[in-house]
Amino acid sequence: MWSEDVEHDGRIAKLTLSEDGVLCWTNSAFSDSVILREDVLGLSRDRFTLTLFTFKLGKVGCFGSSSSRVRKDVVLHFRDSNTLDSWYQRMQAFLDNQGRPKRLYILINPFGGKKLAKRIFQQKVKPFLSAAGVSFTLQETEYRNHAKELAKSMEISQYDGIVCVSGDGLLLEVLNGLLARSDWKMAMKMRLGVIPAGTGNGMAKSVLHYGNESYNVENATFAIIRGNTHSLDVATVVQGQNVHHSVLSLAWGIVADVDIESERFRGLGELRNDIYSLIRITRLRKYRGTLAYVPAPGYEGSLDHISREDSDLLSSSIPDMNIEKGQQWGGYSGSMSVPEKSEWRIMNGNFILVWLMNVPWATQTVLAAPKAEMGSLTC
Ligand SMILES: Nc1ncnc2c1ncn2[C@@H]1O[C@H](COP(=O)(O)OP(=O)(O)OP(=O)(O)O)[C@@H](O)[C@H]1O
Repeated sequence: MWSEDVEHDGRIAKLTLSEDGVLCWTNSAFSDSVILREDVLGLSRDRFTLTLFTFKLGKVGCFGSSSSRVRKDVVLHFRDSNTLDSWYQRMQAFLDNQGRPKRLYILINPFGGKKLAKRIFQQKVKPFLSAAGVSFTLQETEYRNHAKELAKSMEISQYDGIVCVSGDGLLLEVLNGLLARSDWKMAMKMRLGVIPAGTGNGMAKSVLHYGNESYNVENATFAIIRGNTHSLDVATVVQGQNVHHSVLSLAWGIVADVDIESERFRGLGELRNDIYSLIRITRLRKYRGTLAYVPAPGYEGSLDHISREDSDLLSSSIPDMNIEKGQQWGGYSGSMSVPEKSEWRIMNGNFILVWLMNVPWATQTVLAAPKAEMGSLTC
């Protein structure tokens, strides 16, 4: 435990730092503390002064009725610069050892959602990155698939992560760009982050949900700064010669229709999905198709209750998926391995929707798969 007398808010306080990074400043009138790993964006110092840029949970609202993170600077004055030096270095070394990213490649989609991504970055994200001492290369996307091209050709060794200030669409372009590279095995390890600035922000919502944080731009930025990570499964769709990868969701039927056909209402933001969903529900379409799947362990009977009016539920041996073994696209071609003893089920019939989810939240308001865990695919 380190201990020192400092001045805080014009009063002398006892400053202590524990081995696990809890910093307290106390005197007879007040006591406060931060957990460096959890609550601190970064530090700065001048001759005798150390400033902590904190973003800590606190009580807000009428009578402190709810809690939310609050941005605050804590200023501590030391009696000499050598003492300050050693405190600063110790705390900075602690933060540096947390696996926090130092250099980010940031993509901004000026077209996503209500077209506010640039403003969100300048007003909310950039000040946090500056406080955390994170350097970045900024790139605005200029057209559809630009992010995919950039991710495919960028020098990945120069960055600790790629961050999209966008909706989910841009993030998936980056994923597909990385997996199309010849060095996809290395590229797949690149950390990806997303700051919600689109119409559908299911990944940001899901990541914050797992971190027990409320959904907002500041918390998403702080999660990136802290270097919080979750591993994700990659789902692969093969259509003829085309291959698409996803880490969020795959939809066929009404959800895909709403997504694509509501594009002309983009100016309405998320409301475009709600309005167009109502239109599609009142004019319901059915699609004829076949779905082959292997139930996850523990879920063998989960679709047995489905009405047989429209579909036949059959058990079967492994279906012929028309995938040429070893077919190559230059990058990652998906996991084609099928567990040998799997019991395949096949559904033939009229479908309104098939929706595969890797994460619980399909958008920031639609909890499509409450039981989905990060890194597992749920239908
Ligand atoms: N400058 C641009 N002009 C037009 N389209 C762009 C531009 N930059 C990126 N895009 C495209 O915008 C699409 C949507 O991006 P994003 O996910 O960020 O926003 P969104 O509003 O949530 O959209 P969606 O609901 O379609 O995913 C991306 O798939 C990308 O191809």
